[in-house]
Amino acid sequence: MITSQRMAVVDRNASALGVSPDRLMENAGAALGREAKREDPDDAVVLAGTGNNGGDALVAARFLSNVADVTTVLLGRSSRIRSQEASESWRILERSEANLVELRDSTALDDLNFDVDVVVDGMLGVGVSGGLREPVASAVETVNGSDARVVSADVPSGVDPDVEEPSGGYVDADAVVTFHDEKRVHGALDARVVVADIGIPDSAEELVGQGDLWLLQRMPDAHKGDHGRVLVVGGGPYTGAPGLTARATLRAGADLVEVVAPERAADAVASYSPDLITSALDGDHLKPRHVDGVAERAEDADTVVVGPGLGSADETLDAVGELLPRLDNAVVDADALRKIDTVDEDAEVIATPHAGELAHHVDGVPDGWRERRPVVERFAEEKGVVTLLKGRYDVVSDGSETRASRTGNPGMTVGGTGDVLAGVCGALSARLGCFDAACIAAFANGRAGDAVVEEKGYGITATDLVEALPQALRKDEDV
Ligand SMILES: NC(=O)C1=CN([C@@H]2O[C@H](COP(=O)(O)OP(=O)(O)OC[C@H]3O[C@@H](n4cnc5c(N)ncnc54)[C@H](O)[C@@H]3O)[C@@H](O)[C@H]2O)[C@@H](O)CC1
Ligand SMILES: [K+]
Repeated sequence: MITSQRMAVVDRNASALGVSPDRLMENAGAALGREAKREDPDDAVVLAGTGNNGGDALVAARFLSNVADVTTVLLGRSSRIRSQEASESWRILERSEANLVELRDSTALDDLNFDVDVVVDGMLGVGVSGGLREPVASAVETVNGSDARVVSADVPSGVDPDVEEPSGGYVDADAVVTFHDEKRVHGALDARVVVADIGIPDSAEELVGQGDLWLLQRMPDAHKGDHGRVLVVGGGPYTGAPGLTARATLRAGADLVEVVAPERAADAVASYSPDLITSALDGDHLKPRHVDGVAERAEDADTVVVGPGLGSADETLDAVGELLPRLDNAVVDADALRKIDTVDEDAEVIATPHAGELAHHVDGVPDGWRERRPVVERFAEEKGVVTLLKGRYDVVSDGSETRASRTGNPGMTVGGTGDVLAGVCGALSARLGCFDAACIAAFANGRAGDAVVEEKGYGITATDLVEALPQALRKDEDV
């Protein structure tokens, strides 16, 4: 089962792999045509909306015309057809001298003959929004009043694909040909549901791609603070790490970032990045007596990144063990991962281990990403945290779903790239669910690294990576 939002992502990932929308539409329409032909109809009406659901129906009309008398009805003017591929299907029918009707208003429905063997319903698909408008509303009633066998494309027109029970006016279909995967509503329908494989490669689902970046673009412009307040708790033996994480967080779109670090690290952060808000803890490493103060600052943050540069002094790990259970939203990185067992079971957490860090918690981490998937999935499920295992292909799991990201290159083994990734996870998890945030962070971090290597060769630094993030988080125009 797939949500319409996820379907839109997978679709765009397929397009980025080179599987163009018109290939998908041709496959969808062919499958729809096959189902429509199943009971050897003599005559048919094909109803097409001006969206891509209508595009599928227009392809089906071409297939169906080879066996039956077909009238193809467009619900609107052909100049209003929204996509190029659907328009082209209309023009093919025109050139082929098919029987075509452009329905301008609902009264014209009365002139049509619905006393046919089959009606193909391609009026509305997953792009439906709000209550039915004319002429679709009347067309739905007309279809429901006819004795024809009704075959719907993707979902019966009018039905919201993401609900458990349909409501309002919708086509009472006898069969539904749905594309790629079942939608949530299908379980409640009194119809034969056929899932048609339309040639979307598995990789479009298994691998994070450009389509996933579309989720970020959907966020409407908002007020300062709406795009995320992030607290970074790090520094100690390593003074540069928390600053890198914090700058990555800003470059990945967070509005406000604060760093809490021991004195020396806080000074280093402040001198490199005067634009960051920095709070110094007394002493040279995080200690249990700092925890109350840090937890208080965490209350103002959407998420807290814990770990970069903290080190593994006993006192520091004790402090982390006291801090983590007090956080509702966190990214747990580096040495803080040793205390991952202490996170609250209801908290939203991303853990970002590399293979060595994960190996502290599981019996062996295999090499290949496919072999790693069940290991990461099990760990994520047991600990109740979204887990991002860094590697040549990063593997991300929430315990039930698992994806991989193949961006990135060998130049990224340089120090600090993990600190950057933790920052991106922090920024994105303030805006999206942890699983999508971790997937997109892995993809964008690697993509930033690829862009830097493309431009400068392998002498990559973590700072270069930070600067390349804004571009890497942007979707290409044509996907
Ligand atoms: N996502 C994919 O990979 C593929 C999608 N395909 C088809 O594309 C469909 C989605 O296409 P679209 O996004 O163009 O959306 P739709 O074709 O579902 O409908 C969008 C249009 O319908 C109209 N509309 C929306 N709500 C309405 C309402 N309440 N009353 C009257 N008119 C309304 C609007 O004009 C809107 O532009 C899928 O359901 C599927 O059938 C297929 O072509 C195969 C590939
Ligand atoms: K439909």
